[in-house]
This record gives sequence, structure tokens and C-alpha cells, in this order.
Amino acid sequence: MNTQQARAMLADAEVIHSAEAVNATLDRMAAEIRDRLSESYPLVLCVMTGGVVFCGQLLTRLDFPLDFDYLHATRYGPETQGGKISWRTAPWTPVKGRKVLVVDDILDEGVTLAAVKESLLRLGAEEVLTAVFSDKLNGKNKPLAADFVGLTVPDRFVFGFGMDAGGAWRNLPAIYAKKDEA
Ligand SMILES: O=P(O)(O)OC[C@H]1O[C@H](OP(=O)(O)OP(=O)(O)O)[C@H](O)[C@@H]1O
Ligand code: HPA
Repeated sequence: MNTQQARAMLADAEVIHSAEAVNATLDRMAAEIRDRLSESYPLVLCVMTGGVVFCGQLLTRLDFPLDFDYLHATRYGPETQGGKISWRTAPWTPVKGRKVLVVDDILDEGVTLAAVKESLLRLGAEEVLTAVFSDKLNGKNKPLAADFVGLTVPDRFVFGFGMDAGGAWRNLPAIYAKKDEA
């Protein structure tokens, strides 16, 4: 995608959740996570790449001791349909015996987070909780329900706030849907 195509896609898109709604949701989620984990010294793991914006903005709202690391698992690439999961990077920090909070941008079919959770439990994590900023209302029987959910999004390809469309626009502070998929 080039600059013009990326700008045209954004100009044609529909706002699903404004930056104000995103910020209010971050505050709410941080309070829920604090209530559950503030005494546990959790290991927070960001699922790269999409999780980076949500995780970064969540971290500054978590006012209790924690460790932070990341992992990279991907199955969409630049496509709008998911494929086989590809593990790029495992977390460097040992997870054995830890309470782990996995943070990602979106639960779509749930395949990625289910695989991540299973792998962390296999590595000996004591407990694995999951936080997603968006949960897609696609009517699918997902293999995992997230423990902390920000906002729901419709069954359309969405982008912004960490989520890319053809590689672009992860950097937007709000969430959009491509208009041509309405
Ligand atoms: O619930 P699922 O259907 O498995 O989809 C959700 C996953 O898809 C996206 O990652 P993607 O594969 O696009 O990799 P990226 O984060 O590197 O863009 C997103 O960041 C989630 O990790
Ligand atoms: O709707 C989506 N948008 C961006 N990335 C995604 N990864 C899974 N679903 C989506």
C-alpha cells in the first residue's frame, strides 16, 4: 500500500469508536485489571505487533509492580483472512510459576490468543489471563473468551489503535472499519 492508497482508505472509512471512547475504555480496563492483579506481581506480555498500542497505553495506567515482555505470533499478515499461526518470537522472560496477563488488540476468531494461552500454560505459567481491546461480534464459536474486554466491534475488517489494514494505520488513536465491507 502506498501513501495515497492509505489516505484514500482512511477517507473512505467509518469511525467505529472515537479516540475519546478508546481513552475512557483504557481507564476502565486498567481499573478492572488493577482490581484483579495488583497484588500478584504479574508478567504482562504484549502480543506483537497489533497489541503494541493498546499495551503501551494500558501499561502507563497500571500503577502496581509488574514485569513486561512481549511475544510475536501472527496469522493474518497483510491479509483480511487469518491463516496458519506463525510464531516469530517466544517471550524471553521465564513464565514458569508466573501469573501472566497477555495483551492483544483484537479477538477475532480467537485462534491466536487460544494458541498463545495454551503455549504459556505448557511452559508452566501458573495462570494466564487475557486482555483484548476489541472483541469482534462475528457469531463464531471462539475457542477462548478474554478475561478483560474493551469494546466490541462489528463483523467487518477494522483498523486503527494497533490494528493494520494492509499494513497501514496501526497508529490511529480511534477504531475504523473499511466502508466497502459494510
Ligand atoms: O483472533 P484471531 O482471528 O486469531 O485474530 C487476532 C489476531 O490477529 C491479529 O494479528 P495478526 O495475525 O494480524 O498479526 P500482527 O499483530 O502482527 O498484525 C491481531 O493482532 C491478533 O493477534
Ligand atoms: O478486523 C481486523 N483488523 C485488523 N487486524 C485483524 N486481525 C484479526 N482481525 C482483524
